[in-house]
Amino acid sequence: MTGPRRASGPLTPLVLKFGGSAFAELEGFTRVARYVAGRAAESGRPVVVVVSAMSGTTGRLKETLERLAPDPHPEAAAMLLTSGETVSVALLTAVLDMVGLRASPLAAAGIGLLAEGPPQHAALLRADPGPLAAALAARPVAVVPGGRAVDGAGRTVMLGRNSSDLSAVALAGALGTPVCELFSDVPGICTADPYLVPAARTLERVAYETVRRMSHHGAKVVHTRAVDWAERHGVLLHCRPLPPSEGDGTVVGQGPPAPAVVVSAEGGGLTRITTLREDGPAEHTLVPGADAADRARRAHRELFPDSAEDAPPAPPKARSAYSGVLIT
Ligand SMILES: Nc1ncnc2c1ncn2[C@@H]1O[C@H](COP(=O)(O)OP(=O)(O)O)[C@@H](O)[C@H]1O
Ligand SMILES: N[C@@H](CC(=O)OP(=O)(O)O)C(=O)O
Repeated sequence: MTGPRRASGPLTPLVLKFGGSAFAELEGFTRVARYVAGRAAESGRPVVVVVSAMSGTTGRLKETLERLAPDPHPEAAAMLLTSGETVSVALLTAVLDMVGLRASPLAAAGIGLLAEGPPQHAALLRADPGPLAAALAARPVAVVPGGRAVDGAGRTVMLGRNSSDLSAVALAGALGTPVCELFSDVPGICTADPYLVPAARTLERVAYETVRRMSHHGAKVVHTRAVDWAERHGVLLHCRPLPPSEGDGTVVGQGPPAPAVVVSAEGGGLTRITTLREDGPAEHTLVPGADAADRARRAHRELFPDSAEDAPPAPPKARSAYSGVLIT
């Protein structure tokens, strides 16, 4: 009988992060569980699976809380806004078990992430590999709630909105995993949001700095602090489509800079279109929200004059029908 296949190097765990879009439908949990089972079998490695709340859940919880308490108790807010991830961890662990993979559903104290500051947007200080290594010694898969840490007093804190990427990157760094895989509903990092600009190109490789600039100007691709942490700790990001068969994705590392267009909603019905060239300062235009897709496509054509004609933009993304699982 042959032992586990080694992909390369020592048996560092795989670190796979699935954003809320992976769980837009309940079947998403089954698809992710089967994929994780396949990767575990193929690589023979332990797997850390970082999950976000089903898309729309955290926003819905936030709206509900603000309706009741416009200036909410910080610890209560952190507790509520991290609860969507608890649901994802529990559901995914249950389905993993059904497909025959033994997994540990982790709570904040079992992750090894230490943070300080306001409970709703605490700053990550340190990632300790000990608790996860212990979980992985007991069962081959650990399911981790993204965006959650503990502070010095042992309280559960939130690392800010959209911070599951940061959790995944920090854990990869701590465990010595060279590549952190981030799965989403796009082919990778593109030269613009492909939902708004269908002619956007998927970048094969790109520099941390380009993704940091995109994120800084409002692109919801990879959390800025996740890019910073990845660069500081030498972790490559592999931004991949789900299903993974849809393309090779983008590797973010010490690659070349790339030009891009960023679309970001401002207050008062306005949208900011930002053009980022390989060098030079960002160029901004404020446009009415209704014109945003047209203007973004125009800005993208200026950057890439040989682009194909754009197809009509995709319909806006809906929240998961199950995002009201905690509060309807
Ligand atoms: N340049 C870009 N390339 C790829 N995706 C982008 C870009 N700019 C914005 N996005 C948006 O980022 C989204 C992915 O982030 P997010 O909504 O947080 O997904 P997930 O729930 O999978 O983490 C895409 O669905 C897309 O709309
Ligand atoms: N609870 C987080 C979840 C998160 O990070 O989402 P995603 O990975 O889908 O961007 C939020 O919406 O703030």
